[in-house]
Amino acid sequence: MNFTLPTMLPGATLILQALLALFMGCTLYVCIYNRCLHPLANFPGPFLGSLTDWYLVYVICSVPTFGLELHKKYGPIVRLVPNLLSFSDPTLLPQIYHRSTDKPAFYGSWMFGHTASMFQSLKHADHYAKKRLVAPCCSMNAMKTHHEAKIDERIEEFCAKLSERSSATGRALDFSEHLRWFLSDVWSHLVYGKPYGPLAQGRDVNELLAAIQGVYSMSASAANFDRLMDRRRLESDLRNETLFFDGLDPKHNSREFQYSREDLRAEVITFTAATLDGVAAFISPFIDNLITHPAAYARLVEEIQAADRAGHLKKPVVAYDETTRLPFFMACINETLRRYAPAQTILPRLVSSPGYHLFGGKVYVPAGTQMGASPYIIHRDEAIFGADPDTWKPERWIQEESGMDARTHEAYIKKMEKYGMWWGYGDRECAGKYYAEMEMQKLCVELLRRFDIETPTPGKRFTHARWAVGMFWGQQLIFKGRN
Ligand code: HEM
Repeated sequence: MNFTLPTMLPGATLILQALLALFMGCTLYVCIYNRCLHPLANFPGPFLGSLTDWYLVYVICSVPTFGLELHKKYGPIVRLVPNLLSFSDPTLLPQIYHRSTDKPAFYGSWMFGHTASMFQSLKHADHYAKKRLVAPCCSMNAMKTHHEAKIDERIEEFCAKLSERSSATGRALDFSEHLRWFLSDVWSHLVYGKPYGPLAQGRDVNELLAAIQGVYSMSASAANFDRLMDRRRLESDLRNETLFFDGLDPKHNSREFQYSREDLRAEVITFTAATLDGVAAFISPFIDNLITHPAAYARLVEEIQAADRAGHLKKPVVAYDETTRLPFFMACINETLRRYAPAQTILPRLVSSPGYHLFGGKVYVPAGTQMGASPYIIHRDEAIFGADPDTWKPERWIQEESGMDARTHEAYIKKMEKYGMWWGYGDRECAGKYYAEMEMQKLCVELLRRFDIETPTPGKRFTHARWAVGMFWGQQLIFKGRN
C-alpha cells in the first residue's frame, strides 16, 4: 500500500488530539476528586497542594520556612498534598510516630538495587529485624570500647592539617570541604579499618564524596564499598581489628534475620550519606553561631580553657565523657540541635488502622494517610521550647540564666527533650546518634581548645541550601593556632 504524507497526517493528528483530550480529562478528574471527594478534602491547605502530588516537589524544597507560614495560616494540621498532612503540634509526636508505624513509599523511592537499607524499610517489622542487629554496632558502649581511639587519631590529623594549611599560612581555607574530608576519613577508618585519605591528599579520592553529594550516585558508592570491604581479607594488620559492622556478620549473632552482603552494602551506603551530611550540617552552623555571637564564643573558650588548666581535658584529644561535663558547651550543642536541626524536612509516616482521633476526638485522620512533622517547625513551638524559639539562645538550657526556679526549669528541659526531634522520633530515631555525638562534641571542643576561629568574609559566610538535610558549602575560615 502506498501511504502518502497528506493522507496520514489528519489521522495522526486526530489520534494525538484524542490522547490529549483523554489525558486532560483524566487530569481534570483526578484534580476534582482530590479537591472535593478525597477523604482528606476537608483539611485546610494550599490550593495547588489539594489538587496534585506534584506540589510535593515544591514543598520538600521549602517545607521548613514555607511550612511554618502555612501552619500560621491554616492551623496545626495542614494538607500539603492530596494524601500528606503536616502537623505542627509537638504533643502529637508520640501518637503519630508510635512503635509500629510504617513508613510511606516516599522513603523507598531511592532504593539501591534490590534491597532496602534499614532506613528505607517501609514495614516496621522489616525495620525492627534490622535495627536490633544494627543498634548494638552503634551503641555508646561500642563507640567507647572500639571506636573512640580511632576518632582521636582522625581529630589529631584534622587539627594538624588545619595548622599546616591555615595557621601556618595565615590564610582562610574551605572548612566545608575539609570537614567532609575529615568526616569521610573517620567513617572509613571505623568501617573499613583505614582512613580513605581525602584529608591527607587535600582532594576527593575516587570521587566518593562527589558520588554521595551528586544525588547519591549509588553505583560509584557500591564499587567503593566492595573494594574497601575486601581490604580486611587482603591486609593482615586489619584481621584482628573490631570494625563498625562486625556485629552484622552471621558468625557473631544468632538472630533469625541475617544480613546478606547485598543488605550490608545498602546499609553501609545509607550510613555513609547520613554520617557525612548529618554531622556536617551540625558543625557548620555550630561554628558559625559562635563567630556571630562573640560573647557566647568568649564564654565557651573560657570554659574550655579553665577545664584544660584544671587538667579535666585529656590530651592530646579530649575524651567524650569530659565534653559532657562542660555545661555551657552542652547548652550550645543542644541549642544548635534545636535551632538548626540538620534534618529539616517533613518525616512522614503512615497512619495505622483504624485511623487516629486527634485533639480529644475533634479531628479524625483515616488509616493510610501520610502524616508527619518537620523538626524545623516543631522546634519553633513556644509552648514547648519557650520564648523567641527562632533565636539561638544557649542560656535557655541553663537554669540560673533562664529566669526559672530549679523545678520549673527541670520540667522545661524534660519537655524540650521529650518533644525535640533533632534525632527524629520513635523507633526510627537516628541510629548514628551516639556516633554523631561523640564525633561532633570531641571535634568542637578540640577545635576551640587549639584554634581561634575567624571568618574572612563576615558578609557572606557560606552558601546554605535547605534540602532534606541542610547543606553548607564554601564556609571559609581562618584557624589561628593558640600557642
Ligand atoms: C548531627 C548529626 C545527625 C542528625 C541530626 C541526624 C538525624 C537523623 C534523623 C532526624 C533521622 C530520622 C529520619 C527519619 O525519620 O526519616 C535519622 C535517621 C538515621 N540516621 Fe542520623 N543523624 C545524624 C548523624 C548520623 C550519623 C553520624 C549516622 C551514622 C553513623 C546516622 C545514621 C542514621 C541512620 C542509619 C538512620 C535511620 C535509622 C532507622 O531507620 O532506624 N545519622 N538521623
